[in-house]
Amino acid sequence: MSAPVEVTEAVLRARPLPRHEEGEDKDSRGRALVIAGSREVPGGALLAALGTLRAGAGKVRIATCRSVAVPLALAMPEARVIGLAETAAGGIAPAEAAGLAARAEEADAVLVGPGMTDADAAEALAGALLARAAGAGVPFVLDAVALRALRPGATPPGLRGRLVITPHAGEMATLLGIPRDAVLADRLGAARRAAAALRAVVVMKGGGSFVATPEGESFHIARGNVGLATSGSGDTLAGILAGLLARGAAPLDAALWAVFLHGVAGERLAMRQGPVGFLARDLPAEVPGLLARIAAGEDDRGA
Ligand SMILES: NC(=O)C1=CN([C@@H]2O[C@H](COP(=O)(O)OP(=O)(O)OC[C@H]3O[C@@H](n4cnc5c(N)ncnc54)[C@H](OP(=O)(O)O)[C@@H]3O)[C@@H](O)[C@H]2O)[C@@H](O)CC1
Ligand SMILES: Nc1ncnc2c1ncn2[C@@H]1O[C@H](COP(=O)(O)OP(=O)(O)O)[C@@H](O)[C@H]1O
Repeated sequence: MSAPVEVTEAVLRARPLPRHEEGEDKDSRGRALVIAGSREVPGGALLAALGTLRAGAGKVRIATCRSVAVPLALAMPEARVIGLAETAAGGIAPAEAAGLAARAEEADAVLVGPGMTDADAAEALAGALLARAAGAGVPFVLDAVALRALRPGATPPGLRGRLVITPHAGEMATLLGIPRDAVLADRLGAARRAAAALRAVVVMKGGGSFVATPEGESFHIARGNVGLATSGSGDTLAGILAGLLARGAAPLDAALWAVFLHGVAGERLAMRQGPVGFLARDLPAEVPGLLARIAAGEDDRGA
């Protein structure tokens, strides 16, 4: 099999993101629905939602469990926050799937998973949501425990070409039913297998990320640093990705841009604050400037 394409600024510029004209309103910039958070980790929803808006989406709705909805709404005044029934363990109740499917149809991109700690509830909710909303024509990003709703060979046909997943090595091991060490020994191979088996664009995260498609394409993004290995960092990546999808980027383009932007954001924070110790919440604010600079062809290293 051929080597993956190394993603550079030039590769990204050959895959331009949708442009937004001065006269456009926030709806035409894209509406993201972020289904995320839990009583223990409400911040996962916040970090992901910040990612969507910093990637340029016009609106974000956060759907989360009721007990954290008000504090989340106050923490993120730019978001509309919907409080949902919750399980005893503090996750979103799976019975909310039908209502969320209707919300998904009103969105331009849906993200499910960040900060969801009740894994069984998240699996049931995401499974029921995908079954109901797969035909809606909306792209989905599945992250963290929501990935448990996927089974190799069983992706709903309506989701094909619209599904992006963002597993770390542990999540990939669960998806493929192999040991985590086997994933770590061949992360590109795991990404390719998952892409083919799930008919999804796969972002295999870690030190240097791989992106693989069901059509057999593969990419390597060498940007980023160990400072990105911190709680919540993956939530911001998933949010940036969903924001680019909401703006109308194709799933593969959104994945490549999001991973690259996230990596370079980490490099810039490392340069200013130190190699480790910057916070996931600082990453999204780096994105607007980087987007403009990369699109304009300016060198993004430094500053
Ligand atoms: N968890 C968080 O603090 C935050 C999570 N966030 C988001 O939530 C989602 C799930 O993230 P994750 O880190 O729980 O999942 P993963 O990487 O698969 O590791 C699971 C393993 O790690 C352990 N473990 C977890 N946390 C630990 C801790 N603080 N201190 C010590 N151990 C800890 C855990 O042990 P357990 O709690 O089950 O005993 C299990 O063994 C994801 O979207 C993430 O970005 C963020 O929004 C912000 C803060
Ligand atoms: N050593 C590293 N170099 C570059 N990027 C890294 C490194 N370690 C982790 N990352 C990136 O940081 C993010 C961590 O995401 P994840 O493991 O899901 O964390 P969390 O679930 O806590 O948010 C991923 O985008 C991953 O690719």
